[in-house]
Amino acid sequence: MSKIAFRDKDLSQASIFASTLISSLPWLEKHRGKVIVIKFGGNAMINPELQAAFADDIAYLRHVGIQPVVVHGGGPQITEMLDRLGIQSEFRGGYRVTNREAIEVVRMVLQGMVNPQIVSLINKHGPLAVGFSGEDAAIFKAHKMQATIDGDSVDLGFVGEVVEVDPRPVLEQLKAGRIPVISTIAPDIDDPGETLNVNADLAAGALAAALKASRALLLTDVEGLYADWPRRDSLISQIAVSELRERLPSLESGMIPKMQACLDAVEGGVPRATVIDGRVPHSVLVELFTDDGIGTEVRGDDE
Ligand SMILES: Nc1ncnc2c1ncn2[C@@H]1O[C@H](COP(=O)(O)OP(=O)(O)O)[C@@H](O)[C@H]1O
Ligand SMILES: CC(=O)N[C@@H](CCC(=O)OP(=O)(O)O)C(=O)O
Repeated sequence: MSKIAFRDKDLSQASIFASTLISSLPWLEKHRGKVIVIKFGGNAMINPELQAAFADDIAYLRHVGIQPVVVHGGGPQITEMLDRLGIQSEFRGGYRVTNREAIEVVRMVLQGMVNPQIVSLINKHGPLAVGFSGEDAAIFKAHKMQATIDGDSVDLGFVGEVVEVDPRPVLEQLKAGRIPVISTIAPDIDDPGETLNVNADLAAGALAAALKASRALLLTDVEGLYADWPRRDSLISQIAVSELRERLPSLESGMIPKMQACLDAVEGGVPRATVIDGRVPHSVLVELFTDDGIGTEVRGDDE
């Protein structure tokens, strides 16, 4: 490791660097010791540079005394593997219709590929991260999701909805100074031995509430929630839960579980849940350590 050398450069540059560090001081004080759940979406993790920058941010948070918990997706990676195996992907209301063949692939990709990749990137900074699936120690318990789409009840197959979260295994790892990295397949409480595919946003929202996290951040591949999707000039910076509940039925595709997750988190006691643009390098630090932050922030009605 080498120190940043300003010796040969303009000293004013060193001074700007120091002021940038100092400007993060109030935020360091604010977030220190807090549990922050961060959902890393599959679309935000396609690019290796962004993945590395994300891992740097997570290690940074841990080193400055914040307690990050990572919940990851992997939708595009699952779709790619299903394609290679000649299995078609179909999404209804933002959820993957998951048959018996597909659930095996979902488990293999999330638990066997995406999870260890994130763990190993974070662990370039030291032995910090530890990987879990929602099945490990039954962190999540789920039942089959009863989906109603456009008024019709739809069978999504092996798709789960979290009904119970056991935060203890996660808290134990945090206490030991580790960073839990969690994939979101879960045991079916109604059918022991079966595994369900849980949308990672929903799992992150439920976990944030169970951990009584101070923040939930959901990284994705858009700036945040657009009021008039797909128009890009209609970003909503802040929205209260009552307004979001009204908007929910009009949302489309991947934004449905994402905003539902924010709602679940805030209604479950998390003061703020924010969807941020994971395409921006170091978006986690930008959100947590700058005045304005980025993305769409969901707050309680009284905030
Ligand atoms: N109102 C909206 N505002 C922003 N994005 C929207 C909206 N409605 C639908 N989307 C879609 O939701 C996507 C994000 O969800 P998803 O693809 O599941 O991401 P991730 O893999 O990060 O979970 C966006 O890329 C966009 O195509
Ligand atoms: C039921 C359901 O849709 N599960 C998701 C799980 C992965 C996920 O949520 O990944 P992203 O966060 O990258 O979208 C899926 O199979 O794609």
